[in-house]
Amino acid sequence: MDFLNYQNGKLFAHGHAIADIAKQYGTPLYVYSQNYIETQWIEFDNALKRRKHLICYAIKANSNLAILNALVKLGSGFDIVSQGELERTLKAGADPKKIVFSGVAKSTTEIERALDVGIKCFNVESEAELYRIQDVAKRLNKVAPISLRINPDVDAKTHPYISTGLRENKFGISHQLGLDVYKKAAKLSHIEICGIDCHIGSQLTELSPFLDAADRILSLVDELKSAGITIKHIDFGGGLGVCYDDEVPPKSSDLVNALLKKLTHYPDIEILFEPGRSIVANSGILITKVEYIKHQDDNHFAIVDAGMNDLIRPALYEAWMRILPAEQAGPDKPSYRYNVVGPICESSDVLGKERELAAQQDDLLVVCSAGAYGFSMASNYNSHPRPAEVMVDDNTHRLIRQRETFDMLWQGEII
Ligand SMILES: Cc1ncc(COP(=O)(O)O)c(C=O)c1O
Ligand SMILES: N[C@@H](CCCC[NH3+])C(=O)O
Repeated sequence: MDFLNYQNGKLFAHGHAIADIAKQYGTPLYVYSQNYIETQWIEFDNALKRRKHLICYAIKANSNLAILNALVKLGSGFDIVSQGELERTLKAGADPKKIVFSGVAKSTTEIERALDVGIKCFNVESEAELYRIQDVAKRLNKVAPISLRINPDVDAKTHPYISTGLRENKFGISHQLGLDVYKKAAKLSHIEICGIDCHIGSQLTELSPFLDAADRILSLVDELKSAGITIKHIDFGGGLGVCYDDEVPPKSSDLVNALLKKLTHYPDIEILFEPGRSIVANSGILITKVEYIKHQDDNHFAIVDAGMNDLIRPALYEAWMRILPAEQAGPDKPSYRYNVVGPICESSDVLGKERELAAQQDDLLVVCSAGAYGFSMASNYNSHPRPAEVMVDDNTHRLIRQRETFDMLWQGEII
């Protein structure tokens, strides 16, 4: 994470001391680098500049309005999976014509709203969904632009919970059925076939699964052409991995170049991607304060104020995320292999296991690579308000979402 560095033992983000940022905004606290996010997006976009293309940032990774608005200004499109994400993206200033709508369970209301604002495309995940979109479009006297999300049955070689392109996963339409469903779609009065789509999983660190999926998609594009069905865009989804520890994932330009080689015979087809994690993961950190230190038998706990409610990835996937002290300890401070645990009443509430740290009560720790699937997966479990979010750059740091107040938690009614 280039924007983080130690100076005289103290950790800085874009030149601002972590301790000062934490003091100003409180902890737990998410901090993002705007420069990092923009650089990642621009690199992805530049790699595609020889082709007609659209980068549709997958907002599920991080849907903070300031981040979305920064991407709107760069010309980004967006991949959404709910009406909430649609409204949020529009609020951030997105052009509806640059929005693609994925997700297996689109409701009638969601389809109505998406048709109403005029999105670029529905990524249809089942035959039943296709018929629902046709019905809603007919009722509203609109034509719905669609692509089918094809499940290519390839092993993404990632954690099973975040693999989506295998036959047994709930996502997409199996590639064997693809041609048949496209033919049915072509006969529907209020459906316009625009594209084809796939997304095989997240945190992919090898190119080969992307290329295998592309082969399956392109062979279907050829079959469709023979059947008289023209595809205007191919959406390769998201999924590009990032470095959390020592992974060396391909760069976005490596991925794009490898795929473009396969696309030389399809010069007029627009190329879409839906990256989430690779744009934001390494833009973000979670700052947390050590509330207590507890040594018991051979177990050493650094009990911090952020938990699985703020950052669920370690608990949900046993994801490893680097944890750094905001201030490096001198040689006189004892260090232990700490389990860094949160306040939540669950034994899985762990941010990091067996981390060598010289932590003491009231110290600040920083969980790295927390920009993706951090705040966006945060909850109010145990009635903790969700943390504030701050954007930093070289000159300044700004609050981009305030810490939730307790009032925001009391949404039920006493009857
Ligand atoms: C349909 C779809 N597109 C894009 C993404 C973004 O994936 P990633 O954050 O791995 O780039 C996801 C999440 O895995 C997804 O389900
Ligand atoms: N939430 C997951 C990734 C899932 C991507 C959404 N399809 C993670 O944190 O790694």
